[in-house]
Formats: sequence, C-alpha cells, structure tokens
Amino acid sequence: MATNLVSPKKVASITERVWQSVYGNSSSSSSGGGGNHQRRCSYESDDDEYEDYDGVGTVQLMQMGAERTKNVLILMSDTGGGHRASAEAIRDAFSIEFGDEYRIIVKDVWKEYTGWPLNDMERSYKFMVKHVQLWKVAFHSTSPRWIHSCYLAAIAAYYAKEVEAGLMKYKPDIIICVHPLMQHIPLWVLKWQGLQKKVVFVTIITDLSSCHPTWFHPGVNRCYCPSNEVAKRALYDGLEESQVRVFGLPIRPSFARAVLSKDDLRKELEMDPDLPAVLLMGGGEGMGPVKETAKALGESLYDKDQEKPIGQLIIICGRNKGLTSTLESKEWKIPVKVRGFETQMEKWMGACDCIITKAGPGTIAEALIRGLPIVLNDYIPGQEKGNVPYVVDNGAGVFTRSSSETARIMAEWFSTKTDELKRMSENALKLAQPEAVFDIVKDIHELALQRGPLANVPYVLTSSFTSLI
Ligand SMILES: CCCCC/C=C\C/C=C\CCCCCCCC(=O)OC[C@H](CO[C@@H]1O[C@H](CO)[C@H](O)[C@H](O)[C@H]1O)OC(=O)CCCCCCC/C=C\C/C=C\CCCCC
Ligand SMILES: O=c1ccn([C@@H]2O[C@H](COP(=O)(O)OP(=O)(O)O)[C@@H](O)[C@H]2O)c(=O)[nH]1
Repeated sequence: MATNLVSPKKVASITERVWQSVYGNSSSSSSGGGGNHQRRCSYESDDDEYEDYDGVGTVQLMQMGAERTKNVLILMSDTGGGHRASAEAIRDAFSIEFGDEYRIIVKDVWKEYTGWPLNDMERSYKFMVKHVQLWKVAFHSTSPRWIHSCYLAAIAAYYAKEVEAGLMKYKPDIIICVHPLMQHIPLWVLKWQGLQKKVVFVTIITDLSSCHPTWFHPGVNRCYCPSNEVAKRALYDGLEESQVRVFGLPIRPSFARAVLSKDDLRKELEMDPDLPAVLLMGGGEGMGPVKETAKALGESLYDKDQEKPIGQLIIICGRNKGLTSTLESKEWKIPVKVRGFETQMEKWMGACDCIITKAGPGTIAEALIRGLPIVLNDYIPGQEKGNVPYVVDNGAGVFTRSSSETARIMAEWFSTKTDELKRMSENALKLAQPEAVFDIVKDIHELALQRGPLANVPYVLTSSFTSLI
C-alpha cells in the first residue's frame, strides 16, 4: 500500500508509515487541487531539503535525554513586505539570543505544499489592494467569525493533508505564525495529530492597531500583540489574558543593535553629506502615490531664487520594477537616488532625516526606532487605517493624501520648521520599541521550557503514539 509515497531507495520513517496508515494511498486520495499532487511527489521522493530534515528524526533519537537543537518553523507569506520582515526579525533575534539552541526555518508552507488559492496569496493580495474597493469589501465581508471560519474550514478540508505534509517535513518543536491566515489549518492539523502538547504554537500579530479578526485564534499558546489596542481586541475576541502578551512589533535586530553614524552612512551610500534627506517609499511593493510625490518633491526641494536644492531625496521602490524604471529615467533638479528592493533598510533610514510612506506597520515601527518623523500619504483600508491615528495622535508625524501638500510640508521641515521636525523626531523615539523582538523570543523560549515531557519525545515516536490515541 502507498508505495508511491516513498522513494524505493529511501527507508520510510515511522512518521511516514504512520501517516500512510492514517491516510492511505495518496494517489487514490481525492483531496488537493491541481498543483499539490506534484508537490507531494517531490516531497516524498526527491526533495533534497526533505532529506536534511528527515535526518532530524534520527538526530532526535540519538539526542533523547540530552539537550537537542529545537526546530522553529516560522509561517509567513509575502503578501506585502511586513510579514517576511517580522519573520526575519524573529529568526535573527533567536540566533543572537540562543545561538545553536534553535534551528529556524522561515517558510510559506502554503506556496510549497498547497494549490490555488493558498499558493498564490501574494498575487491575489497585490491584485486586491490595487483595486482598493475590492480589498475593502473582501476585508470587511470576511470579518465576522462565522464567515471566515466557513471559508477556512472549506480550505482546510481540501488542503489539510498537504499542510500536514509541509509541517511534518520540518518537524517543528515551535511554530510561529506571522500571518493571520496561517493559523487555522496548522492548528487543526496539530489537533488531529494529537501534537498540541508537543508543539508550541504562537502567533505574532504584525498589524499595529486595526487588524482583521482572523488574527485572534483562541487555540494558540501565545498571541503577541504589538499594542494595547490590539491586545484589547484580542481579549474581546475571546483570547484569555494568559495567552496575550504586549511587547511591540518585532523589528529586525539590525535596527535595534547596530551603531550607525549618519555621516558614515551617507558616505557609504554615496549621499550628499550636508543636505537634509527625505526617504520616500511604499512598503515592500512600492505602493501608494510614490511617483506623484517624487515629482512634487523634485520641485519643492529646489530653491528657485537661490538656484540650489534645499534637500535630497531617496526613493525606495521595493519590488515595483515599473516604478523604479520610470523614476530612474526622470531628470531631477535635486540630488535623487532611486533604488529597487533594498535589504539594508536600517542604513537608508539611518542616513535620512524623515520619511514619506503609506501606513505600513513595519515601515512605521522601523522609522520610529530611527527617530524619523513620518508623513503618511496613504493606507490600505482595513488593517492599515488605524496606523494613521497611531502616528498622528502621538505627534510622530502627519497624514495627507495630497502630493503637493506633502511636498510643501517637506520644504517647510527643511527650512522654516526645523523645530517641528526635531519635536516629531523626539516623539517618534518615545514610541519606538526596539527591544520587542528580543522580549518575544525570550518569552517563546520560556514557553518551550515549560512544555511537558512529550516535548522531548522525538517526532518519529510522538506521531506513532498519537495515531494510536
Ligand atoms: C462580496 C465579496 C466577498 C469577498 C469575500 C470572498 C472571498 C474572500 C476573498 C479574499 C479574502 C480576504 C481575506 C481578508 C482577511 C485577511 C486577513 C488580513 O488582514 O490579512 C492581511 C494580509 C496582508 O497582510 C498585510 O500585509 C500588509 C503588508 O503590505 C501590511 O503589513 C498589513 O498591515 C498586513 O495586514 O492579507 C492577505 O494575506 C490576504 C490574502 C488574500 C488571499 C486571497 C485569496 C482569494 C481567493 C479565494 C478566497 C479563499 C480563501 C480566503 C480565505 C479568507 C478567510 C478570511
Ligand atoms: O526595499 C524594501 C522595501 C521595504 N522593505 C521592508 O518591507 C517591510 C514593509 O512592511 P510594511 O508593513 O510597512 O508594508 P507592506 O509592504 O507589508 O505593505 C518593512 O519592514 C520594510 O523595511 C524592505 O526591506 N526593502
């Protein structure tokens, strides 16, 4: 039975055999959409990575009773840039705090293992936020619990086995979820497998204030909320106080720990050493009115009377290649740098004096750490709407959708209103939570230590035990 599940050359692990005995022959299974059968074959036969992780079971057996490296699986999706940035922040903080004690795997398990629509959330999300009314309707119409639960249950029925295969491949001791739609199915899988006592499951919410109710899953061991406002919503939506912690949004340790001198950074990034600098961006996808704002700034930061610039402009277009090439081909009267997706955002932010961005939570939290006053020029309806009062009411920035207004504010900040820029910078620093990421990983570590004896039993055994329960 199920001979197609395992390569003839590979001896099936106990987990796989138990898995087969529970689910039978995959080729006769009716579940799964077009793409997933192929994925499953590669998982079972010739996936190199799988070989590495299969070895973990053996290592676990050898290390029983001794301290062993724990596997941490971080579930994320590239819907925008914020989920990956938070996942990487957690990964880096684990490594700084605990070295080799944890093996961190950052994955979009949906993409690897499932089919449509789960394996294509990036494109669907991009499409929907481009047609902003569509996103608004989708966001609000799926807010009631009974509606999103029905959708997710239907998807779980279709893809549970694939998600299970994805989770089993990495044999996680801890699952960290940084995406609202990646909790329900894995939590069901853990329940069905009887692995709830073995695997720690935590969610880290990456929205600062207003967020979709799918974030609040009562089945998690911990729900890390970035603000008190989100924590209140979590309690209101049924989580217990013991599940909720508020430390802040996890930001990459390079923002918190690096000692950066603005002068050195400007030299390294080949910027003008003296002119005040504004960073213009629109999240990981380069969304919002970046092009119009850039053009308006090109005019407002040029002093026509004195025929010289009063500021310089850095534009980071993220993955928006069209925007990059359009802006690169333009002639500017002021010093301008146009960049695509940058991996060292802490350097660009450290070299600038303020930022113009849509209200993405990741970018806002990073800018606050760097003490950058913020002009918010757009927000995605639903989850980003509440970020606007979060910044404005705390005196760390202003909101305007008008490009000419943004350009005017910037010209004032760089000339007659430098005191306002300074005050906002101080307010930004007061809101910053650079240590949040370290507090979160320490708390997860504590949680893992509190697990019962089942946590130390290798997967190769727990799965076979639990299938008998
Ligand atoms: C009458 C119209 C009915 C419309 C409903 C029909 C179908 C559902 C369609 C879409 C689902 C919409 C999901 C909405 C809830 C999502 C929860 C949420 O807030 O997710 C946010 C993430 C993106 O995170 C954001 O990233 C930003 C970065 O730029 C920023 O950081 C922001 O602050 C973050 O919150 O959104 C997603 O990942 C959306 C994924 C979209 C998936 C589309 C799949 C559509 C295809 C079919 C629908 C099937 C399943 C959907 C299940 C939805 C259950 C709620
Ligand atoms: O070129 C880029 C553009 C953006 N980002 C990061 O992408 C994240 C964007 O997250 P945010 O929540 O602001 O917006 P999203 O892209 O998710 O809409 C932030 O951490 C940015 O620093 C990046 O690393 N490089």
